[in-house]
Amino acid sequence: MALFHVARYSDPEAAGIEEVRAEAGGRARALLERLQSRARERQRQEPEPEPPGTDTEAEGRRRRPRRRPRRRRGVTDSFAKSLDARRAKRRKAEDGDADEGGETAPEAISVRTETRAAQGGRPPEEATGPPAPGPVLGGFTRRKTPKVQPFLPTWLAEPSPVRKSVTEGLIPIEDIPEVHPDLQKQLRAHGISSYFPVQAAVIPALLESAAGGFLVGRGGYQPSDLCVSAPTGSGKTLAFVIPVVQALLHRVVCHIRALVVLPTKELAQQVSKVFNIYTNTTPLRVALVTGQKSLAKEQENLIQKTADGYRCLADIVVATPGRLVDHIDQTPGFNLQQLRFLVVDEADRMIDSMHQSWLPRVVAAAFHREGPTGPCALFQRIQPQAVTTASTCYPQMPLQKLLFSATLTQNPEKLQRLGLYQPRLFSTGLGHRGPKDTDVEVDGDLGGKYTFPVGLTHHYVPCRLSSKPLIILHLALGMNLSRALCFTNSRENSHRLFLLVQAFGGVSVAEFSSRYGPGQRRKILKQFEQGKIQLLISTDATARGIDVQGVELVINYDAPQYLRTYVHRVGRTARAGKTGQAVTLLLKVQERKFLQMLAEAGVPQLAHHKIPSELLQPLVPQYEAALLQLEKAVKEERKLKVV
Ligand SMILES: Nc1ncnc2c1ncn2[C@@H]1O[C@H](COP(=O)(O)OP(=O)(O)OP(=O)(O)O)[C@@H](O)[C@H]1O
Repeated sequence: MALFHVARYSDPEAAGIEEVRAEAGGRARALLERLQSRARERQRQEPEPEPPGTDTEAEGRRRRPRRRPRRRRGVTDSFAKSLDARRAKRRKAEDGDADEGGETAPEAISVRTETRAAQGGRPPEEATGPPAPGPVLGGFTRRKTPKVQPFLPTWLAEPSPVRKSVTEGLIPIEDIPEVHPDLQKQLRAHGISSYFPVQAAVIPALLESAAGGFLVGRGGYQPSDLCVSAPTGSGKTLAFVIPVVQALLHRVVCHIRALVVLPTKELAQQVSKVFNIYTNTTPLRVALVTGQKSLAKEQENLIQKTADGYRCLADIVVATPGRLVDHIDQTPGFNLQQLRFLVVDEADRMIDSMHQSWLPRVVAAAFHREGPTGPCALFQRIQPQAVTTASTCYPQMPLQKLLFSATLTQNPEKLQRLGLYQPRLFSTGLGHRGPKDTDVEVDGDLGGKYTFPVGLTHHYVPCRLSSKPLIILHLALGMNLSRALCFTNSRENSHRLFLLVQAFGGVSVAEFSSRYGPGQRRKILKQFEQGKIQLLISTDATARGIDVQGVELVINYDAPQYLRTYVHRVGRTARAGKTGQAVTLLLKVQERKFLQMLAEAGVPQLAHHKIPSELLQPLVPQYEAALLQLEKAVKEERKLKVV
C-alpha cells in the first residue's frame, strides 16, 4: 500500500496530509455541483415525453445509456499528472534517452494535456493542477547480458589441438614409423604420401594405446577413450582405419574385435570399402551389416555353425545401429565379448539416435559374463572401474571407444551417455583455450562453434520463393559444372525440383532420397561419382559423410534449419584440401536468422550475390512450359497412388 500512496500523492509528508485531503474534498464538491448543473441543463433542453408506441426507434435510442468519455474514477489530478509523467518517462526510457532517475520534460506533459482537452476530455482548467514532484519509478534500461560460458570438464575445455589446414605442414608417411610397412605401402599405392593433421595426431595416440597388444591395455591399464572433432573432408576415416587394422594384424583367432557404427547404409558401405582396401593383404575379414541384404545372408557372412559351437567369420564389423541390434538379438553365436574397439562415426548424430538404445545393447553384449566355466572365463571382463590391486590381478581386454565427427557435441551431459572412460579430445576448434594450446596456430579461425574446410567459400543469394527454381537452373546451366549437389528440406521438394529440372532439360539431373531403395541409391551415387550426373538433387540423406570426389558446388535450395546440417551439407565440397563453393538461397524472412547463425558459427566470410532478373528472364518461357509438364507429372503420380 505504501507504494500506492507514493504514486497517488506526490509527497504527503511534505505537503501535509490534511491540506491534501481538504483540497481533494473541495475539488470533489465542485465537481459534483458541476455535474448536477449539467444534468439540470440537459433536462431543460429535452422535449416533452411522447406517448408510448409512437416512435419506438427514437425511444430506444433515447433510453440507451449514453457513453461517457472514459475517466479515471476517483483519481485526483495530481495522480493523473504523476501517472502521465511516469508514462512519458517510460516512453523516453524505451527510446533509450532517459536520464538516470530524471523527471519528465514539462513540455511533454503540457502537450498531452492540451491534446486531451482538444479531444473533448477534461477542460484545461481541470488539467492544470499543482505540479507532481513525486518520486517516479523507472530508469530501467535494457542491458545486453553477457553470454554465459559453459563450465566444461578439463578434457573438453583443453583439447589436444589439431591443425585445420590439410594443405600445409603435412607429416610424411615415413615420419610415423609405428605404422606397419605393409600399411604404409597400401597408403602409397592409393596416392597418399603424407598424413593429414588429424591422422598425424590420432594414429600415434591410438597405436600407443594398443602398443602392448590388443588383449591388454598399456601397462595393464584401460586406455583412454578418444573423441575427435575435425572439419569435413579432413581424413577422419583413415585416422581410425589404419590403427584399428594395425592393432588387429597379429590376431590369431577370428573374433569380432572392432565394431564401427554409422548412421546410414551408404556411409557404412563407404567405410567398409576403406577397411577392405587396407585389410586386403591381411588375414583380417570385414563384414557389412546394414540391412541391404537379408538377415540370413548377413548371418552367413558373420557366423559359421560348427560341430562344437559357432565360428566367427569377421574381425571388423561395420554396421548401422538398427541392424546391429537385430544381430545381437537374433544371430546365434554373434558374440561381442572380444570387442576391443568401438568406433562411433558421425558421433553427434549417433548420440541423437541413442533412443534406439543400441549402445547399452552393445555394451551389455561386450561385457556379457558367462560364468566361471565358460571357454573365455579367464578373459571375462568387467566394466571400467577404479584401479585397485585386486582389479589388476586378472588380464582384461579393454573396450576402447572412439568417437569421430565434424560437429562433435561439447555438451558434457550428452557425451556422458556414452560412458566414456578418461576421455581425450582431439579438436581443430579452439574449445575453451587452455594453457596447453596457447602456442597453436589457429589457421585464421574466428573462434566459432565448428570449423570449416579452408578451401570452402560461402555465398548466399537473396531471392523470392517463386524465383528459386529459376536460380537453380541459372546456376546449373551457367556455371557449366561437372558435379553439383543441391539440398532440399524434404523428399517432396527434392522430387518436384528434380521433375522440373528434368522437364526443363539441358542438365543431367537425378534425385536421391528415401523414395528409392538402397540398391537404386547406390547406383545413383555411383553414377554421380562417375560424372554421369551433373546435378544431384538430394535430401539430407547425402549430407553427412558421403565422399564423392570432384563436387564443385553445393547449393542449399532450402536453407538448413540447423548449423550442424549446414556444416555437413557444405562439407560435401572442398574435401581433402580441394576448393569448393557453397551457395544458399535465402528468402527475405530467413536472411537475418541464417546470417546470425553463420556468424556465430565463425564462418569467415559470406559473400552476398544478387542475381538480376534480366539474367533469369531468358529462361522464363521454357521454365513455364516445364512447370506445365511438372503439373501433369504430379497429377499422374497422384492418380497412380490412388489406384
Ligand atoms: N592423407 C591423405 N592424403 C590425401 N587424401 C586423403 C588423406 N586422407 C584422406 N584422404 C582423402 O580425403 C577424403 C576425405 O576423407 P574422409 O572421408 O575420411 O573425410 P572425413 O573427415 O571423414 O569427412 P566427413 O566429416 O565429411 O565424413 C577421402 O577421399 C580420402 O581418400
